[in-house]
Amino acid sequence: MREVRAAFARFWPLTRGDRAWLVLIVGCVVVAALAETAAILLFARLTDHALAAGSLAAFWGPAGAWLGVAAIGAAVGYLGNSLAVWTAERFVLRLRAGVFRHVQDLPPDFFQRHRRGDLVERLTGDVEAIEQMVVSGAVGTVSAVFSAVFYAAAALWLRWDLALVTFVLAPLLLVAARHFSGRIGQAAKEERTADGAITSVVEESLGNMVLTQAYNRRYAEDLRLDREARAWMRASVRGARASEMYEQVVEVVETLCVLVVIGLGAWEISQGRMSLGRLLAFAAFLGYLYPPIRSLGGLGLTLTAATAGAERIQEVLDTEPAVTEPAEPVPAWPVRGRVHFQGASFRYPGAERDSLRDVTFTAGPGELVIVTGPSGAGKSTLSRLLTRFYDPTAGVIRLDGVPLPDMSLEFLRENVALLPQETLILRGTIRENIECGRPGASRADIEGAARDAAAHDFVSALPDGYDTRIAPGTATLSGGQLQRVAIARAMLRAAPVLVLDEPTAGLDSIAARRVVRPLRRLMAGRTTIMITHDLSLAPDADRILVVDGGRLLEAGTHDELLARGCAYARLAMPESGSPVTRSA
Ligand SMILES: Nc1ncnc2c1ncn2[C@@H]1O[C@H](COP(=O)(O)OP(=O)(O)OP(=O)(O)O)[C@@H](O)[C@H]1O
Repeated sequence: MREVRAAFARFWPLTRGDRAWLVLIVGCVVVAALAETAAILLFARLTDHALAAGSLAAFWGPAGAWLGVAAIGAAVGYLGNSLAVWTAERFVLRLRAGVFRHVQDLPPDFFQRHRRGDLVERLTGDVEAIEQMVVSGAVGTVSAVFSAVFYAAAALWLRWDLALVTFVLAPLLLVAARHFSGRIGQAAKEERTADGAITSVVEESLGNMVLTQAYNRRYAEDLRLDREARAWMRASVRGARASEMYEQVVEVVETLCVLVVIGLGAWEISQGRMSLGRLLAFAAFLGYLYPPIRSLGGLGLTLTAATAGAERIQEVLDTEPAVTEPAEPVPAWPVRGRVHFQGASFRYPGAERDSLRDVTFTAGPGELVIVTGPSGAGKSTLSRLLTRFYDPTAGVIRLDGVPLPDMSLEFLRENVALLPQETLILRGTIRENIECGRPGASRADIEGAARDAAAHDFVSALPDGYDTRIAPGTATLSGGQLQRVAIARAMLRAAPVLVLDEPTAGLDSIAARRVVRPLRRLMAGRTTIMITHDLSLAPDADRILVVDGGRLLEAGTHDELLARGCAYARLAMPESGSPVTRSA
């Protein structure tokens, strides 16, 4: 129960803004319970005065009142339930948006540590589980408590002694609920986890269909899904069994109570101390009293199950973003594009060694700096620091002399455009894909950027032109064409600093050659930090940095470094011995 309270305290603040509605819902619940109580009392009157006395005249009064009370109860019940659903869904909307916003601020290593399918499940199924706990849970508890109090008061009013006898048995229901909640909670936790694992396996498998088919991995994939699905099935069956057992125990306890009442009632009637109408009304109150008590017990179980989802969401919310916004960001200025790394070191969270160590270099406005080195040297890490996915663990990085953490993230990313290794494509039209470089850009600007990126011709040749729909993994365009769409997007962004991470990786030599010219146009007049193994542009670079093992081994121009004959010369001169020459 401690977990339930903790989770409730964590998410209850999200109901702010809807609390007045919650009060109104509770009001409706109370009126509906009162109407139900009045209806049962009217039923007792009807039985004693109209049925037992055989008088039709005595029928109309209570019957009319009963109908009126039932109509009020129905109207208020409808209003309360509709409002409850509306409030609950608003809560889900707000919570999902909040978690999603938080996830979007998390660093790349978070997404490497968590399987995508599991995160999807947290943002969908688990969010709904919290709703059950906070809104439905709160409304359900209040409703059950009020109903139980009214019916109990009415039962006491009818026959306090009989009522007390039956109340003695009621706590048995709560004991049973307590007994089963642990089992159901554990099963729910396993079920939520298995749900996440199933979504992950399906998602990974669909994304990897070529590998599955080409390497005959269907059986292995089937096994993977089967393993997770069986874990889910076991947890699900265990949870359902515990719930069912709880239901049946409750049935037996209730039957016991009803039999005790009928037995005592029969004795009372035989002694002439009770009318049949009163006994029936009394039994009816019991019939009404037990469901709220039962649902209070059941609510405990639902809440325990919902806590499993809540804990998974809390885990996401408790993950801190790797970088924070400055409290008072430096006001925006026209960026010239001077980038300065000063003694920058970085270690990934949880890693055992630094991925970058004491890196110092400068890229002046309009300069091209090429960063090269073997795989795993720390080159992409450098681009992640410059675009502030992470802050260096030591040292400082400046843009025009201003430390990156002193400016707003939005300003930094407006001025430092990243063209990452993988071509990032949004689901939408080609025009939308280019436009996201500068939202609101005119048609002419978008097409101008596409022209500069050598994309206009092939886009125009498509039947739907710029309105052709593409998506991640699209087959409509080739890798090189997609890369040129990405270059057009970066062109449109017109940021003074460009970070290109392996812009020609994954392209064959012809496609790679095709993107070089647009890349040159993109780089013109901008500070460009290009991370690459492909040294064809190296002779044009103002500086080349050779990184290995996280350290900056060498820095200089192509000619200087070749003349030095060390690491760069080995990278630049293939076995044939012919060095890379200045490209046309
Ligand atoms: N999220 C992470 N957690 C821990 N270590 C990481 C993480 N990401 C990268 N690394 C490690 O940091 C080092 C540098 O990685 P980085 O991606 O910067 O290399 P790279 O030079 O860009 O390699 P490549 O040319 O293959 O892309 C590598 O040893 C890598 O294993």
